[in-house]
Amino acid sequence: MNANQESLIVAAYAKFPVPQGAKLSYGTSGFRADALILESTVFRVGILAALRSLKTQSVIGLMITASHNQVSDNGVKVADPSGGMLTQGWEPFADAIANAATPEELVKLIGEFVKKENISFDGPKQAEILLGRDTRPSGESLLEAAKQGINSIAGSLATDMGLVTTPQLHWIVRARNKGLKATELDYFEQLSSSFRCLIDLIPNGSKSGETGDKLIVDSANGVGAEKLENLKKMLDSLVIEVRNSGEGILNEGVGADYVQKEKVVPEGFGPTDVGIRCASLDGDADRLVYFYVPSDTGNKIVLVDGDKILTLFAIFVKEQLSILDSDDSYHPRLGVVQTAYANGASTDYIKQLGLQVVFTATGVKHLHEEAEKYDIGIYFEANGHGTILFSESFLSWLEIRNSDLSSKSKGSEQQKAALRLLAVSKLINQAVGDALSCLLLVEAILQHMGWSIQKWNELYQDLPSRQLKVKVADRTAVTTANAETVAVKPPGIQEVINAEIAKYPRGRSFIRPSGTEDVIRVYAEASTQEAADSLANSVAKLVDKYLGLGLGGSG
Ligand SMILES: CC(=O)N[C@H]1[C@@H](OP(=O)(O)O)O[C@H](CO)[C@@H](O)[C@@H]1O
Ligand SMILES: [Mg+2]
Repeated sequence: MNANQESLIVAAYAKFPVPQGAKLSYGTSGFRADALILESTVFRVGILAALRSLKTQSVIGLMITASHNQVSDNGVKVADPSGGMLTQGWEPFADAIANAATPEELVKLIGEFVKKENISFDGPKQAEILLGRDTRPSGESLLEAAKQGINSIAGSLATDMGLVTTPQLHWIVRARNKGLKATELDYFEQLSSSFRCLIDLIPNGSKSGETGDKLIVDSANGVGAEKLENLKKMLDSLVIEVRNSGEGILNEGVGADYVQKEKVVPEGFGPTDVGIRCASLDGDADRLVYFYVPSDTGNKIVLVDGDKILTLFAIFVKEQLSILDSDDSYHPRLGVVQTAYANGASTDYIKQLGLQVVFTATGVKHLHEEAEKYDIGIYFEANGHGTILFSESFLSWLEIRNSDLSSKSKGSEQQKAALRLLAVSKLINQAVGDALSCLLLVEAILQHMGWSIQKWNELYQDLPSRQLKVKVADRTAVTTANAETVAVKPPGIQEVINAEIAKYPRGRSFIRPSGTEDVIRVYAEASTQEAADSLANSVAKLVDKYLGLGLGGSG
């Protein structure tokens, strides 16, 4: 790094000193905090994004969002050249620069990192960063901070994509780096045309009318509302009514996280919606859950969560693969990836379909990595974030198979199955979980099957579950193994948890430190709601006994 470059960073630093007393870390999905303390962090992430772009000689994305958090929070995360999450190897550097307390320290950290990573400032390509943000009012000033960070690396280009959903930005970054069409309009066109293709391929005589005419979407008062309105205009075989499109407060009593955790109707929904197919997006439209209102008394809903979306996708993909089943030697590997929060009934059901299920730690960066190991890898968190990944080699095989079939047996069932899978691979976001693209795939599959939301929900019955949070003195005192299902530390805690679990038929429970909040999360499942509640409470008490604020230490 030359002196000129150093002084550019030092000059920009003066506008963004790190706030006193704040300790920031690149958590489960980037930095998140009260927007008031984030400018300096976003400025530094701008620098990081520019360095990442120089290192990879590719276009990088920088998204300003705090997803489902309250409106006064904000956050920032980086999209890698593939469109996926920032490589985990760079997270420690992100933490270090976010907390650098003087310009000298910042310059020193950057200098060391540039050397270690062998980043050249005069490679053939200059840094190029695409910036996106959600609808939070703090987004504009944070965008400015990001630009200043990017511009403090000489020669960098920052392009403002305006208001976008998180998955749109990831999609655009991926498309740019693959040399594909990469505007927002291209995104809408690809989604709507592949959706149309799936609808056109619905078998004659399917009872698609039984799906129900209308879908009502709760947009969390977030960025998804406007985007869905735009997409809607390009779809003719789907009636969508968009609610919560900004008239209320972002994520307050609305949105996918609220609906999944509270299991009650979001604002703007009620007795007149009984039985109708409904869905909720989160604040940046990367999560999707479905639900319906079962009766006109009370505010309870029947939740159709990420696990059930996963199951629906798995059934459809498996069906197409078996229609396509060939006598040749290529047998695509289809795998499912879940976390410990997946409802046990969903895992049993998917295994019973004959599919392989693997578990990873919480956070899509872990699930995505595992799903990439298959020809077709389907991953979902119970909270509704997930997608289907298709390997390049499988897609090449599928293209060849399709042209083969189209010359030998055009219009055959086998060729239709090949075309459906190709359409799914274009509809579903290959970079990251995407509520809008998942929504269109759910809608296409329901029409294909002729299923109502009620019928879909009946695939299996969720085991009753309960999630709790416990405040502790130090959440890092808990460490886990086996995809977070076993607590290794503090010593002895897993044994007492096991003893509790043994008291409940179909009991299952685990604890883990949250990566986004300062709490220990407790999850419990059992054969009745009372039993799940009681198991969760007992385990929460054990956590408190071992690590609680009063006692501290490892008990
Ligand atoms: C139980 C749960 O829902 N955990 C969420 C939550 O992570 P925690 O590390 O549990 O705080 O936020 C993550 C980011 O949005 C999401 O990926 C994850 O699924
Ligand atoms: Mg989100």
